Amino acid sequence: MDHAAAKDVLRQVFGSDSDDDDTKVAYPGPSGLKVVKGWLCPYRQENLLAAIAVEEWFAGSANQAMRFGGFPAWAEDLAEGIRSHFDSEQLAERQPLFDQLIANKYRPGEGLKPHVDLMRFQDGVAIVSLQAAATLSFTKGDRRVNVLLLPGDLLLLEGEARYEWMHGITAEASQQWQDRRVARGHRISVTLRKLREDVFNQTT
Ligand SMILES: O=C(O)CCC(=O)C(=O)O
Ligand SMILES: [Fe+2]
Repeated sequence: MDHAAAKDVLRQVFGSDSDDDDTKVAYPGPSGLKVVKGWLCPYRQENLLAAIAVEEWFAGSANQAMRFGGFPAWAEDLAEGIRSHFDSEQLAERQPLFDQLIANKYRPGEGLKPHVDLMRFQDGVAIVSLQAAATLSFTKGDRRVNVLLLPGDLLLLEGEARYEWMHGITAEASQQWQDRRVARGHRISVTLRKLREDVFNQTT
């Protein structure tokens, strides 16, 4: 199957509403929340999953793997590809852009407790979604914004979205998205962040 055909299949399966494979979607909730829909084509998603499999991070029952600094080559490539999607000039020029990578594995229906990412990380967080759809819920007080993430989507958090809103995933076998229910399958996400310089210096 060529890339275009694979994309068509994915679109039929997941019902992506985007005709453009590189559409940035700005949400009405938190400022600094951005999704680049279909950032990785199905072929690159497969390559990324294969690279993660080679690392054997999910051997046995492990569902999270963390890597500081010294990224494997595929992770360097991934990080560099994200750079141009950040809005702030500071992030566009930061060296390195990220020095920590976490791969999270979710079984169907598994959730993620609402949280704000730890303060030991700088602004500018990126999350790549793979394998299955999930809705990430952003909450602040009684405000709630649901963001559907499909395989290949890139989520970016800056400023308010990173510091002032919590994000999490409800534990449920399927999730309502607009007028349909989306089943939750096996999902892998890759989170890329940079430690604050002062924290980094303390630990080296
Ligand atoms: O799996 C996701 O999409 C979110 C991961 C996350 O929030 C984190 O690693 O801090
Ligand atoms: Fe997070």
